[in-house]
Parts: sequence; structure tokens; C-alpha cells
Amino acid sequence: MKDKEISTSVQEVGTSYNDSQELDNSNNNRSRIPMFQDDQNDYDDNISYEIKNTNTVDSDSVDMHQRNFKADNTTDSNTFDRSGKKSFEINDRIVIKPVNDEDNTSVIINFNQGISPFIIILTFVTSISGFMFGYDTGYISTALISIGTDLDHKELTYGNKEFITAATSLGALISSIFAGISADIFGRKPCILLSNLMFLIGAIIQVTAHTFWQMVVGRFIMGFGVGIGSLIAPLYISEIAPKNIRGRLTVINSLWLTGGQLIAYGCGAGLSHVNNGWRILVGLSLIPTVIQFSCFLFLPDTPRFYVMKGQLEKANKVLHKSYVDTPDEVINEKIAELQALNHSIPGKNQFEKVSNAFIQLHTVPSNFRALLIACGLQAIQQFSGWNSLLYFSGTIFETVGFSNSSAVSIIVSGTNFIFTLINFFCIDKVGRRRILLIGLPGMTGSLVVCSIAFHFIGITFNGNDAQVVHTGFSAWGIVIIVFIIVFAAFYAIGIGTVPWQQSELFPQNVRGAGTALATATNWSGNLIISSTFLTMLQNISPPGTFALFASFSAVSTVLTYFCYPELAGLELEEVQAMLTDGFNVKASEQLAKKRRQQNEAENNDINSLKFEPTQEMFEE
Ligand SMILES: O[C@H]1[C@H](O)[C@@H](O)[C@H](O)[C@@H](O)[C@H]1O
Repeated sequence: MKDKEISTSVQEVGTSYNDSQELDNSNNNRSRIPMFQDDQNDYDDNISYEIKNTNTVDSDSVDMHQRNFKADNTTDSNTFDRSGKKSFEINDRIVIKPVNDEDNTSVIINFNQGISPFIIILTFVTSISGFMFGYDTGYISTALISIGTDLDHKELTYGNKEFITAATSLGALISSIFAGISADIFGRKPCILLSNLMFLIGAIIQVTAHTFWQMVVGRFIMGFGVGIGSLIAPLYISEIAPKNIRGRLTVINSLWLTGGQLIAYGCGAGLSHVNNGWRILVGLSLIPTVIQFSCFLFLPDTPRFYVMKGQLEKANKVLHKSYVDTPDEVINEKIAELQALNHSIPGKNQFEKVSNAFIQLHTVPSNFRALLIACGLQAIQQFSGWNSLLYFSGTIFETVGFSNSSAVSIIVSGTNFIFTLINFFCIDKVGRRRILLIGLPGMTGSLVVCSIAFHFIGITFNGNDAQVVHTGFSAWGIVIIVFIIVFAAFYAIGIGTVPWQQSELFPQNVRGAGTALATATNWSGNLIISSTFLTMLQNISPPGTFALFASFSAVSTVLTYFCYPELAGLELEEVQAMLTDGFNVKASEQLAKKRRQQNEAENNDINSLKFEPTQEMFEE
């Protein structure tokens, strides 16, 4: 039965086909893709995402291999194909149909399978990049206080402090742009190893620094490592992670990140009265670098990268280790699908492919919306002012009368860590959108209170000195501390973590380019805020600075409400389908709800789906 379709299908990678063609493509995709050979040009048209406006589900257009298994205890209009994929009718208006993508096989592989130790090892070793991102951006706050006159024999000015802090962000900004491209050309693993070298060189230059400029150069080179790691780690994890826990595994990187910041503050506090303690603080960063470097010498790259380079045996090995006891046929099918995806960006050589990816990122509507969301979230994360509080918290707390500013900084970064942990448990259950819509208004409120408190405490910043009208410990000082902590909690539970889920917004073929731009946005924001914060405090006063951050968070809440669809539990192609003709916030919420119910049903009684991938199915 074929029903009239009211509007058109929108395709993702430049090829449009009608229902019967889609049927053919589905079949061809499975039978024509050669195993273990690099036949580039045949399959460029295989990948397509579509969103249809229709009144009923169009059952004729379903993949021939599809079997309809009714999910008795879920909703009525859902069907499952052989890979466990579902068709959905939302709102009697939008039908999202399963088409081939890299996740087809992941769904099969994940069926009835827990996470393998190999994936856990890979995730933890990769997340050391997150740790170094956190540690290296975190220690500077306490180091800036304890450096004293160790550089050039004079006290650092506010301008000097901003420069030293911003050098890392600038290095990270530059390297993140190239990291996405290099990861596709040279591999994820070499990029991680390169980031380790940058950390190493940068740390050695800083530890031995006796001049301001040597310190700046060391921080800048270390920034290269931070930028590369900040992009590659979530990308690597998302590529090796089973789909159903991809979100959580990515948050592990954020946990290491915020944990790294916490440890940096802890060590900073412990070493603050030690002569040259800041040098030890920098030196300690060598430990995780060396550990990650040594481990990665023995660990592989991602299967996707091996497929891109035609190293199919290696891909096969990694997949087998990742999905133990999975039949060869399934692994081979996964590789075949990755091959198909690999070919979907046209181009004779790597350079053409990369530039075409950037073009498609801007010209394909769903890609462009994904880009807006990914860059928008990263910008919101940075312009809400969190990092300036983190980087300069020691300085801020000293000025409001707390001699033990390091202890307060530990509480602030500890809050960041704990609420990132809470995010880990609820990101998939509560959903990204809902979490953001709780976090952003909370941040706005806390910043408003801080702004008012700063007004009453009467601080002004002039040149090198902060002048406080009411000196010493005051009630307003406590209000500031308490609400900076509340701000940290609302930040960490939502916007501190959600933007790093950026990989899920982009289809495989433009993921490197998309995440490169989003990560670069993060570091641009970081750079602007960290290099202007103290100047802002001087020029528009602390109340003005906090009011500015508050207004930014308020605007961000509105933008998120209207433009950020719920992506929790959605499959990758559904994300693109959602973004094809708008932001489809309402429809996404309904679909995410259905997905949640289904996941719960699957978890509760997996057998009730009456679906087991059998040998016979693969032989079809
Ligand atoms: O997600 C992280 C995290 O929130 C950190 O605390 C922050 O310093 C980073 O800038 C951000 O990207």
C-alpha cells in the first residue's frame, strides 16, 4: 500500500530518490558493497536520511530485509527491521524511516551484549586527554597567584595574567581547527600521540621558565595539545562506543576533564606555600601525558579510520575485540556499512574531500542546522562566563576577603565535578534539552544574585589592585561564594557537558569538519572571555560583568527553548531527519519520549520484542 505523500523527502548527501529507488538502494547497499576491497566510486549514493510529511506510514517503502516485529508493550505504529531499527509516526505528520547508516550493525551488535572490557580500556585511556584539558586549564588559576616575582623578578600585572591564561586558549583554538582534518588524514591515534608531545614540550618550557615570555610560549604550545585532545577524545570515544551508551561514554571524558580541574586546584592549594610550587604543579601534568602516550603506542585507531584508509583487516580486528562473540558476518556487515559511508563525500583526493565536506556542512540544510546548534551550544558554554570564574576564582575570592581562596576554588571545581557526575546518570534518561532548560535559567538567576552582591560589596578594579569598600569577610562575600557554587552546579549539569555531545549532531561524512568548527567556537569563546575578563572587571565593574553574563545566559535559555531539539535516544539518522526541515523541537520531544519508552521496554523484557538476530537472517 502506498499513501499519498504531502511533501517531499529531503536527502542528506546530494542524491534524491523515490520510494522504489530507495528500496533498490537498500538492497544494493547490503549485497553490492564489496567486503575487504576498496571500490571507491560505486556507492556514493547509498546514504540518505529522509523526513516525510505524510498522513500514514508508507509500508511499501520499507527495506526488503525489514521484518515487522511489533513492540507489544510500546507504541502501536513502531516497526523493527532486522537491525532493530524502528519506523516512527509522530504527530500524524512526520514519519521517520530507518535507512542505512553506520549504526545499523551497531544495533545488532549491541543486542543482548554488554560493554566489552576493550571498549572500557579505550574509553578510559582516551579520556586522559580530557584530564589533561582539565588539569592544564585548571592549574593556572592557583599558579598565577603563587608565581609571585618568579618571572622577570616582578609581580605579574592583570594584563600579564590574562596573557598567560589566554595563550593556552589561543593554541587550542588554532590546533582544534586542524585537528578535525588531520584526524581524517593521519588518524585519531597519531593526533592523540601528537597532543602528548605538545603537552610534554609545553610543560618542560614552563617548568624551566624564568621570563614572562617563556611562560607564554610554554602555555601556547601546551594549548596545541589541549585543542587536539579536546576534539579527538570525544570523537574517538563516539566512534568506538556502542550506540546505546555513546552519550554516557562521551560524558566520561567530561568527568575526567572536570576531575582534572579539581585535582589541579587541590594540588595548587597544597603547593601554594611551597617555594616554586607552581613549577611542581606544571611538572605533575607530565604524568598523565606519559601514561597516555605509552598506552596508546599499544592501542589501535578507530575502526572507522581503518576503513577510511582501506585497512579492513585492522578494522576487523578492532571490531572483534570490541564486540566479543559477535559473528564474522555481523562484523563484515559493519565494515561494509562504514565503507559505504566513507565513500559518500565526493572528491578525488583528501583535499577535495575535506573541502567538499565543509561545503556540504554549509549547504545541506540538516547539516547547517546541526552546525548552528553545535557552534551555538559551544558559544553559550563559553560566553556564560564559567571559565573566567574558574581561571580567576583565586583572584576573585581574595578580593572579597577570603584568605584561603584556594579552598573555595576547590569547592567550586568540586561542584563542577559532582554535577558532571549527575549529568552522567541523567543525560540519556532526562534528555539533553530538558537538562539545558533546567541549567540555563538556574545559571541566569545565580549570576544576577552575584551581580547584586558585587554591587553591595563595592569592589572596583584599578590597574593592579582591587579596591574593596567593605574590606574583610562580609555577608555579601558569602552570598557571592554561595551563588558562584550554585552557578557551578547549574552549569555543570547542563551546558558544561551537553555541547561535547557534538558528534551526534553530524552525519559521519561531515563529522570531522563539523566538530572542528564547533570545537574552534569553544576555544574562540574561551579565548575572548579569558583574555577580557579582568579588563571587563576594571572597565564595566564586577556587577556589570556578572550582569552581562546573566543576560547572555537568559538569551541562551530562549534560544535553546526554540531551537534545540531533544536528541536523547534518537538514532543518528533520526537526528538529521529532525533537522531537515526545521528544528522540529516538538516532534523531537515526542520521538525521544517514544524512544525512552521503547528502551525501557527493551530493557525490562528484551524477549518481548520476539527479535533475535539469527544466522538465517544474515543469509537472507
Ligand atoms: O566542558 C568543559 C567544562 O565545563 C570545563 O569546566 C570548562 O572549563 C571547559 O571550558 C568546558 O569546555
